[in-house]
Amino acid sequence: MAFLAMEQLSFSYPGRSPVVDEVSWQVQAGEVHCLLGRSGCGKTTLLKLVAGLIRPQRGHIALYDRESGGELAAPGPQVGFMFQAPTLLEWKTALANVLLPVSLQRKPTAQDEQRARQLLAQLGLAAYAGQHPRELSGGQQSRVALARALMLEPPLLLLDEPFAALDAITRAELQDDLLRTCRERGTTVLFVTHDINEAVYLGDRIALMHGGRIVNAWKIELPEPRSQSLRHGALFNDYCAQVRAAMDEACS
Ligand SMILES: Nc1ncnc2c1ncn2[C@@H]1O[C@H](COP(=O)(O)OP(=O)(O)OP(=O)(O)O)[C@@H](O)[C@H]1O
Repeated sequence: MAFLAMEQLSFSYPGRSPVVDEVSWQVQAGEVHCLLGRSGCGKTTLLKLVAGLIRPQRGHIALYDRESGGELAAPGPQVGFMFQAPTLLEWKTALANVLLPVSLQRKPTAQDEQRARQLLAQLGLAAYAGQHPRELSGGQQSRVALARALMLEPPLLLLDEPFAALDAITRAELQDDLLRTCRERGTTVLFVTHDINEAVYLGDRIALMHGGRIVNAWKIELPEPRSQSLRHGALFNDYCAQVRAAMDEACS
């Protein structure tokens, strides 16, 4: 059974034609799926539907809880988010920002703080727990936002172009951090991007969106664990070329 299943999902903003049009897609537990497509094709809207932030006019989304084996209707601690801008609270330290999902529910315990520090350490920020966002670089802020998204150990992480604003080297480092951290925890990831290389590097599967529909899909079989040197290999570049050709064809 799929961990996340979308069936015939459709969504229109008022008075407009559908921006998500009959999308069916399944994600298995522990996989990273990339939703790839050009600007305006409906990727963010699809992610918002999965997050439960908006409701589809037609279709159905099911998220299966591995422990209970049940279907989850509304978003909650089982779904973590990270958007393009890190959106940290300026007046709180990095540690307090990571603890935010807990503090919104209750007073954090010493155990929560230990876990937040552990996440910061895993992402190379052990020495920055007491710093405020303005004292951190863009890449460091993104790492804090990633740690915050992982704080409640969500089985599903939804990421909307989270690294788009970063330089190429920092972005590559964060891609590796993300893969390592999610593999360690068995987190399932739905990752929106318009960058073909990023989708091929991160994805176990890629879905290509165009005009609100999934028009093509690939299973990416690259050696694991993925490492940056793969980018120079023929297999990686073949996948990128295939995806680019499909994107060009979809737009022609
Ligand atoms: N709140 C809204 N009200 C009306 N139309 C919207 C709204 N949000 C998005 N749209 C429209 O829906 C379409 C899909 O937008 P969406 O943000 O899902 O695309 P996207 O693929 O994520 O684009 P990008 O890569 O630029 O973020 C676009 O044409 C956009 O103008």
